[in-house]
Amino acid sequence: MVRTVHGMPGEMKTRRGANEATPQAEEQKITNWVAPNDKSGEFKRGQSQFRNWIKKGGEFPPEKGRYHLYVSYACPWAHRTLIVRKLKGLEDFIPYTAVHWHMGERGWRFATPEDKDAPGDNVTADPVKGHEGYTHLRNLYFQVDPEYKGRFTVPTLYDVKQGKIVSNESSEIIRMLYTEFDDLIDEKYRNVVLFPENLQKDIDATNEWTYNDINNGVYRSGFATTEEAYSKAVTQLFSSLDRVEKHLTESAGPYYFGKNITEADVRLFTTIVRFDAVYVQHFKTNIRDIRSGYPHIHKWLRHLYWNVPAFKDTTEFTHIKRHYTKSHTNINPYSITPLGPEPPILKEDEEVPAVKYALALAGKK
Ligand SMILES: N[C@@H](CCC(=O)N[C@@H](CS)C(=O)NCC(=O)O)C(=O)O
Repeated sequence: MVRTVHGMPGEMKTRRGANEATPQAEEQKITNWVAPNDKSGEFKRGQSQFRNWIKKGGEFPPEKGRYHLYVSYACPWAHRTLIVRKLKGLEDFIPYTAVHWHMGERGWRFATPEDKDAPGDNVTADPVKGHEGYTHLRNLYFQVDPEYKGRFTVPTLYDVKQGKIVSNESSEIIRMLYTEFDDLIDEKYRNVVLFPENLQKDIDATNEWTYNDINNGVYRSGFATTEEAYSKAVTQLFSSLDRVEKHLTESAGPYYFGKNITEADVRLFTTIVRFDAVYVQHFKTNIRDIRSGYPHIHKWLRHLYWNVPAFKDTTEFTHIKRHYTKSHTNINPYSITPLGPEPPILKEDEEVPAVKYALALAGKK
């Protein structure tokens, strides 16, 4: 469903107090990833509610400093926007705030000066003027729409000037960032084309199954509440990982579609970089891991991480590991964060011992 956004800062008298939780029945808790009465046991991701576009001459024109991005370093969807922001040189144009990694019953919260366990840039209170006292991301959603009934998700792109949410759909936010600021940025960044015309069809086709089976597939595996829903999701996930492995084996590389980074790299990376570190154990996606089971995906992942700062500099493993393992208490009731795998990502010239041994046997190293 697409809805129009209304609500100016002047109208921000929310019906609910800033910190008050929405009255929720037990079965509507936001941390119930599958409704307790849903017999299918399948996780069904909801539609993002704010779907406006930044456009020259439109309601949301491109302008330096006008938009604020709210992200979580833990979140793969938000991670897409941080990578693209950096690849397109938009750091001085779109400031951002990262929430604390813990997501509780009231959703994402802003870090406080007492929080010493959340490293990384911009993990702070909401710095936007007029947002003093906002403790949670939900405060922003209710400021924009006191009757808001959707989820309070990251990423959220917010128009500071009008006090409106532009979009909370990452796939659309990244596409706005590709082109809509091109008149404002340096030529060097204008020439970064993440959705080139000759590859648009291929990228869109890849997105479709990558989103469903891999990006969302890890969640469908991990949040499933029946064996059947879990097995279905995990089987689909691994057959699509096999498909990626085959594609990367046959392609020239080093990127998904050859010599240049495209949207396909961004969208796949944010799931794959979390795979061994969290999903294998937390979401039970353990038919194989990347480092020992998918040599070409592993090579592609490490190339991006170690050679392209937009990928490494936006990856915060502390947030990633702690968020999932300490927020999803229905999956991990004691909130213990597993120590491994260590390191969360291997160096480019490192391999797990079994791979090293195999390479030595083959006389390759
Ligand atoms: N389709 C959205 C999904 C965003 C999303 O679900 N983000 C998660 C974090 S990874 C979130 O904020 N969840 C909070 C909630 O569902 O209550 C997008 O791609 O932007």
